Amino acid sequence: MRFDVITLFPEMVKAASRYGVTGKAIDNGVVRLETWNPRDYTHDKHRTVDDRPYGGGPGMVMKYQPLFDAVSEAKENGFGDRAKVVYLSPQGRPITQSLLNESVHCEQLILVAGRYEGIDERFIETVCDEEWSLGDYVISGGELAALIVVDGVSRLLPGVLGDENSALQDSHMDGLLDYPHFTRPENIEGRVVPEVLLSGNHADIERWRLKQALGRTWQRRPELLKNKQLSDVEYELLQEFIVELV
Ligand SMILES: NC(=O)c1ccc(N[C@@H]2CC[C@@H](O)C2)nc1
Repeated sequence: MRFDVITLFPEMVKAASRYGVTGKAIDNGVVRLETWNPRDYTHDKHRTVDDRPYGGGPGMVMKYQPLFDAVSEAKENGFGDRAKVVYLSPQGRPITQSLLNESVHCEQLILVAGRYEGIDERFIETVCDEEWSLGDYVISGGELAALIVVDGVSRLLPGVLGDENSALQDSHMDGLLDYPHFTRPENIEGRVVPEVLLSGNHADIERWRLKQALGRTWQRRPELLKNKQLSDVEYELLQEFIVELV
């Protein structure tokens, strides 16, 4: 899988991608990451990538042509029109696990990271296939959103995470919050590890983890359970969790 980030700060993107699973995925060739700087596609003396907004108002807007030429180069250097062009902005589709899961099938994701007040709307309309958002908040540039997509998708690719921490959540866990994790020592100032996790009984451990995931989701993000059909077993486990609360 190939990611191309269109950004005025390529070093920021490259540096952040050198670590952890993303860095490993790039090193072993499972992921390819390229950056393209719109400033390299300007033709004026001052290498202008932005201009004042029509209609007035604060700040600057990124110009169409440098962005267009940077995306064109990324396509030419990659998979052409098979690439999907995504603009990162608060106006986009929420980036959820299911969006990341869908994206593992893309051959090439071209991620457009804007700066300033934004980019010319005609670029979004004519060049971008989709618009994605981290959530309902504004940050100073799209680069961190692009890096989240790179990380979140890369970790799903085969061979990126070893089996010991596979991203392939078993079907139960999809759409649920994670269960609690513990490691040595067993006792930290009197707070001990749940007995079941020391039992070596994998069926009991799996049952306990699913119960915790269901219970925590119910407690902290009940709306997530609306999209999830609970099986009889899951429903029973959730009841058990709730009863144990009181
Ligand atoms: N919620 C998000 O995913 C998000 C994405 C981008 C962003 N800021 C950039 C700077 C200018 C414009 O391109 C958008 N803020 C928030």
